[in-house]
Amino acid sequence: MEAAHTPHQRPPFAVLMVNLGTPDAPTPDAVRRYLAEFLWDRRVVDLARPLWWLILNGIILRTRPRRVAKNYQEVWTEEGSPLLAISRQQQRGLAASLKQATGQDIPVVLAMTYGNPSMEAAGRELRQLGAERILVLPMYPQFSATTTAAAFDRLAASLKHCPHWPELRYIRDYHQHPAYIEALANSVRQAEAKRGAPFEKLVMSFHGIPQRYAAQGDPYPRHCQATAEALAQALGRQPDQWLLTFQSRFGKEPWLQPYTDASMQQLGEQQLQSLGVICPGFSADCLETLEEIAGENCEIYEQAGGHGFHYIPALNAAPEHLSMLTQLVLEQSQGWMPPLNAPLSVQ
Ligand SMILES: C=CC1=C(C)c2cc3[nH]c(cc4nc(cc5[nH]c(cc1n2)c(C)c5CCC(=O)O)C(CCC(=O)O)=C4C)c(C)c3C=C
Ligand SMILES: [Fe+2]
Ligand SMILES: [Fe+2]
Repeated sequence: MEAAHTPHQRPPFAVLMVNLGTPDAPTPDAVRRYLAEFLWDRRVVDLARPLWWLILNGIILRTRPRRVAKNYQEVWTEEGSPLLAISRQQQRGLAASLKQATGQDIPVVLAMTYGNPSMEAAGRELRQLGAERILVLPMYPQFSATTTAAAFDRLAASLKHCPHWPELRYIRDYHQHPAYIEALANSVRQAEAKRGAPFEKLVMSFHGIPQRYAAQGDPYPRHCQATAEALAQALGRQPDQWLLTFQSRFGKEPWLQPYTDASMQQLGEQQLQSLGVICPGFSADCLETLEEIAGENCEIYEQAGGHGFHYIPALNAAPEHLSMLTQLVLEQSQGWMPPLNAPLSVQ
């Protein structure tokens, strides 16, 4: 049988969907391997190497994997880590949606910045598919050097010894894309419709980064603020009806504030009757949303006296998310689609 894309059926372009990465198993060994790769990236932790090597190998990788593996066990599914399982659904869903929108087979290949599927494996897949033009789609709506640029670094590293570079385009961010804001707004509206009433307060919790990185010029906090304001506006929420917070703090230096966990404590003490929590920066549910927000932060809120905590899932593989991603891909691949009935052929 012929491969899906023989050289004579070279696709007009391919999409390389990239997300962060996740351990291969919810075990201390697998978590240690994952954290060792992730936390050694200078984009993520920029401390001087000798000092960081000692802290990472002497303390963090000896203690954290056991604790974090337990957290992963709480959210692990039959299909594996939620982040990988959902990314696979998004990959298949986007390919199907692009086929429907264009009538063409536009391959969507998945890679993780850390762990598996690796950038090298994705590169081999793209070569086999004969993809000469690649649209890189980091699944981070807000740009940060710690995530989006790290994905680009990893892609460039994987191409270091490649003699035949593809043409590359890179989606830097989509934090204000109208279809993204509308998809988020609809997910809040749906959650409220199910409840039968609007949430008294809406928390928009984004993954944090060290304040120092923002001071050095990372535009991430500005992007989060712009997303949050656009979402609040789409929902018609007044400033006292929503709150932007930052979660997943790591290490001792100050990160972006207000912190999600401290805010949950304060909101719980106010004895709210209902609280919606959405994490607009996570395109797929993962450890940081399912365990940290829907688990830990819900507990903080309830123990402080709050009621009616409701976690609003990430956009995941919802049809509205797939159609938003399709729109984004078509906008960013302008000029790459051949006229109808004229598939590219190999010279
Ligand atoms: C150490 C510094 C970290 C920075 C900076 C950081 C930025 C950052 N991360 C995400 C998205 C995700 N992070 C996830 C897990 C995770 N993040 C860090 C650390 C930093 N992140 C760690 C150590 C971990 C692993 C878990 C733990 O040990 O606590 C995940 C989930 C992965 C999964 O397997 O489910 C995502 C997604 C963003 C968007 C971001 C900056 C904008
Ligand atoms: Fe993170
Ligand atoms: Fe966390």
